[in-house]
Formats: sequence, structure tokens, C-alpha cells
Amino acid sequence: MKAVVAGAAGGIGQPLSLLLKASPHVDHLSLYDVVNTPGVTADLSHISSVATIDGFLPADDGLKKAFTGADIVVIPAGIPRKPGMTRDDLFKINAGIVKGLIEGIVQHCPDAFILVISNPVNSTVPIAAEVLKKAGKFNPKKLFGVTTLDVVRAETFVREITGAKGDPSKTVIPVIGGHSGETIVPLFSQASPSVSIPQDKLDALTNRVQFGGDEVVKAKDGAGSATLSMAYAGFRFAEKVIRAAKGETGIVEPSFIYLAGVEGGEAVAKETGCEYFSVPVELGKDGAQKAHNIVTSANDYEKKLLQACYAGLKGNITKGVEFVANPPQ
Ligand SMILES: NC(=O)C1=CN([C@@H]2O[C@H](COP(=O)(O)OP(=O)(O)OC[C@H]3O[C@@H](n4cnc5c(N)ncnc54)[C@H](O)[C@@H]3O)[C@@H](O)[C@H]2O)C=CC1
Ligand SMILES: O=C([O-])CC(=O)C(=O)O
Repeated sequence: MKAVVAGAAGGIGQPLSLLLKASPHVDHLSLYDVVNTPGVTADLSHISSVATIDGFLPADDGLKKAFTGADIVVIPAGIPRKPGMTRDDLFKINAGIVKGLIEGIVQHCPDAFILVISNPVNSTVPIAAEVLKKAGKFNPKKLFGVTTLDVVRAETFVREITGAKGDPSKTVIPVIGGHSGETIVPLFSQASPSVSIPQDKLDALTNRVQFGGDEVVKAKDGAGSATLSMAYAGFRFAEKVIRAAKGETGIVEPSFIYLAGVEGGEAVAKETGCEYFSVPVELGKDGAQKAHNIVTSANDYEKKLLQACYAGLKGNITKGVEFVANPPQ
């Protein structure tokens, strides 16, 4: 199992690479970034874990060397937000970065699982899909927008209200939609085991999950956005994809996918009017095996949130598709 991190020297890339280096499920890790990969690679290479490691800069065919033979490529490359910015404000720079990296995947490892972390995820995943489609290499089962941090936040924040003891990650809370503000829709009514949230606390809790990213951006005060919690979340999702690829069954985690290419996805697309949506996805050997149409189970409170989600999300998706169809001059 060869894993690649593209953007490996960044705030997310470094701790994510650390977690992958330490994972017993990874045999080889290749790091790629436009800066500082030699140092990060040398540092991680001293860890006595199973995975061997190498790292590359763009010079001397570095991208080719990093990507060739990859089974999974995780992409946290691109600029993060500063206070006052929306994720969409990152589009101008990050759209081109993601497009370039996907073109590299097309050339060197078109069969790899692709996990997109770079924001705005609502647009960068459609960009990735369009680049792959153009090249005739699009496998919707293998392209994932990483929305796990929203799930992780929901698991964490709900405990502050319920006061439940034990491991918060054992409470499954589906968070669906997209990955920005109102497009993020936590479905607390569908938690398993069920959670009891007083009505007067539900608005604040929902809002905190939707705008959890802003909380970190504000606290970092110009020094970036969530990196460590994102590395945790990105690793959690990547490891699930890897474990499922190796044959483990029964693994389900929400992810932002192209619905038409995954069993069960058509029903979600019909319900939401969106081509892409994050829903709980059953993972298998070949990637996304089945999309769970949890949208129909939402209660009235959540249905209202979903209406706001659809409006914003459709615009973000179109913007990504347009970027590849009519590249800016
Ligand atoms: N999906 C999610 O839930 C989350 C997404 N993010 C997003 O992740 C991205 C990265 O965030 P940070 O790690 O904090 O940023 P960062 O600036 O610390 O790191 C980004 C890294 O990408 C590298 N990079 C830039 N262009 C590249 C290219 N063409 N090829 C390879 N590497 C390239 C940079 O050199 C840098 O090392 C941002 O877009 C951020 O908004 C952040 C948190 C959560
Ligand atoms: O808020 C940001 O810009 C980074 C992010 O996506 C998150 O923390 O959820």
C-alpha cells in the first residue's frame, strides 16, 4: 500500500504524514510539496514504523517519482484562510493547484484513491472530477472530498451538551451536504446511539459545527486554519479507505462524492438536486461502494437546514465545473 501526501510540508501535511508514517496499514509513504519536503522526509524517516518513506520537490521529475505506483493520494495542498475570508475566497489560488495535482495523478497513478482536503472542497472535488473525466480516467468510486473534520467536530461538541462519558467518537453522527458554513448539515436526529439535545441548545450546537472552522481561524489570528484536527480527521478517513481496500467490511464514513457514479447515489441526487453531496458512504475494496440516502430521514428542523445547503452547494459545484470547462485566461 503506497500512500502519497501532496502538500506534505504544510500545516496539515506534516502531522498527516506523521500519522500515515506510523500506520501499520501503510507500506510506503511518498511526500510531495513545492517546498521543504527533504527536511520533513528526513525527519519522519527516523521513525521505526513499517512504512518506508521518500520525498520529492517538483525538480527532477519529483511529481512523477512521488505519484508513480500510488494506491492513495491525499491532497492538503493549497493556501488556508485568514480571518475575514470565506473558503470560497481560496478558490482563485487553490483551484489551479488542485487541477495541476490531479493532472499529475492522471499521468502517473490514475487508479489511485484520491482524497481532496484542499478548500473550497465544494468546488475542488468537482474540479478534480472534471479533470479526470476529460482524461477519460474518472472513477467516481475513488474520488472523495474529505469532510471528516465536520463529523469529528459534531462528535466532540455534542458531548459538551450531553455530558456523555466515554469515547465521543463511538457516537456516530452523520454530517452531510458540503464543507462550508450552511452547506454543512449535522443530523443529530440520526445519531447512533441516539442523543438528547435540548431544543434551546440545538441552534448553537448546529451553528458551531457549521462554523467550527471559523473558530480555529479566529483563534490562530492570521496564522492559518485547522491543521492538527484536520490531520487527525484526514488520517481517520484515509485509514478507513485503506482498510476497506484491504478487504475489511462494514466501514462507513461520510464523504463528499459524485453521486451518479456510486450505488445509491442517484436517489440522493434526486432528493437534493445536487450532483455532489456528502453522505455516509460504505467503503469497499474498490472505494465508495454504496451511498446511504440519509437525507430522507432528516427531521423538519434538519430539512430546513438542507434547503439552505442545496442553494449554496449548487453554486460552488458549478463554479468548479466551469473552471475546468472554461479555464481563466
Ligand atoms: N477539508 C477540510 O476539512 C479542511 C481543509 N483545509 C484546507 O487544506 C489546505 C491546506 O491547509 P494548511 O495545511 O493549513 O496550509 P499550509 O499553507 O500550511 O500548507 C499547504 C502546503 O501546500 C503546499 N503546496 C502549495 N502548492 C502546491 C503544489 N502545487 N503542489 C504541492 N504542494 C503545494 C505548500 O507549499 C504548503 O506546504 C487549505 O486549502 C485549507 O483551507 C483545512 C482544514 C480543514
Ligand atoms: O475553516 C477553514 O478554512 C478550514 C476548514 O475547512 C475547517 O477547519 O473546517
